[in-house]
Amino acid sequence: MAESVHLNRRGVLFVLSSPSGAGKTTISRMMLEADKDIALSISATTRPPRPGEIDGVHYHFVDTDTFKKMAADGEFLEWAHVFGHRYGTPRARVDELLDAGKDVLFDIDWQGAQQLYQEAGPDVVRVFVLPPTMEELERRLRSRKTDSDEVIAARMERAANEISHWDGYDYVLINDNVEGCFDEVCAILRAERLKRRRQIGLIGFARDLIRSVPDADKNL
Ligand SMILES: Nc1ncnc2c1ncn2[C@@H]1O[C@H](COP(=O)(O)OP(=O)(O)OP(=O)(O)O)[C@@H](O)[C@H]1O
Ligand SMILES: Nc1nc2c(ncn2[C@@H]2O[C@H](COP(=O)(O)O)[C@@H](O)[C@H]2O)c(=O)[nH]1
Repeated sequence: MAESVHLNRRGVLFVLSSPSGAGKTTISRMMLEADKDIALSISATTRPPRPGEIDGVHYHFVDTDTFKKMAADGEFLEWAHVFGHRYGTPRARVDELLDAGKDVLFDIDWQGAQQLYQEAGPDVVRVFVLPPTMEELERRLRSRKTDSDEVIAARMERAANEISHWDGYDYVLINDNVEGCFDEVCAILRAERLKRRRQIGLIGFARDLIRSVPDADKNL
């Protein structure tokens, strides 16, 4: 049997965005459960924790002064105001994960996706998740039972604006059926990992293959 070949590759910065409630957190959690080669970028936020959210696992919950200091010290890869709170991606964890050979998953809004793309260019893969209808979006926000009527109304009010940025993404999916949408996200990640430009080890591998052919130079 031929020896298996492990090729080094550049890590994928995999962004999921959507209007609030479309299901990106649900899909992110499924990905993290299913694939040990991708890890979550844990954002810092000034929003208060929801029931069940754990500091350092789902978010780093910080006060506004701490957030401002982190931003002033250049600790964020990107940050934005969303729904009246500040949210940002700490740079250190992303660097650590990439150094450890992991891909990184980002659950961030369109402003963050744009800033990340400006920083990291084609290493970033941007996926936008749409709800099947606006009625279903509201139903999902309500069914989550984590937000007040006021917060839900604010998120619905902002949803059209968030969706209007759909064309700034590489892939756009409709989360009608969660398993189907998860399969599509996994297919995108698999294909992106295989892209030639990420397969750093391929350069030497292809060169060695050519060199292993006697008198290969004559036929090039
Ligand atoms: N395909 C689906 N069909 C029905 N319900 C779904 C589907 N996908 C997700 N949900 C449910 O919708 C609710 C909102 O999902 P989720 O919290 O993942 O959204 P989100 O996009 O991450 O929102 P936010 O931006 O506010 O964090 C959850 O209760 C989740 O279980
Ligand atoms: N630009 C960024 N957006 C972020 C970040 N972390 C989360 N988010 C987005 O905020 C909204 C609201 O999130 P919620 O947890 O309060 O429902 C959602 O669109 C997230 O994707 C971040 O670091 N930067």
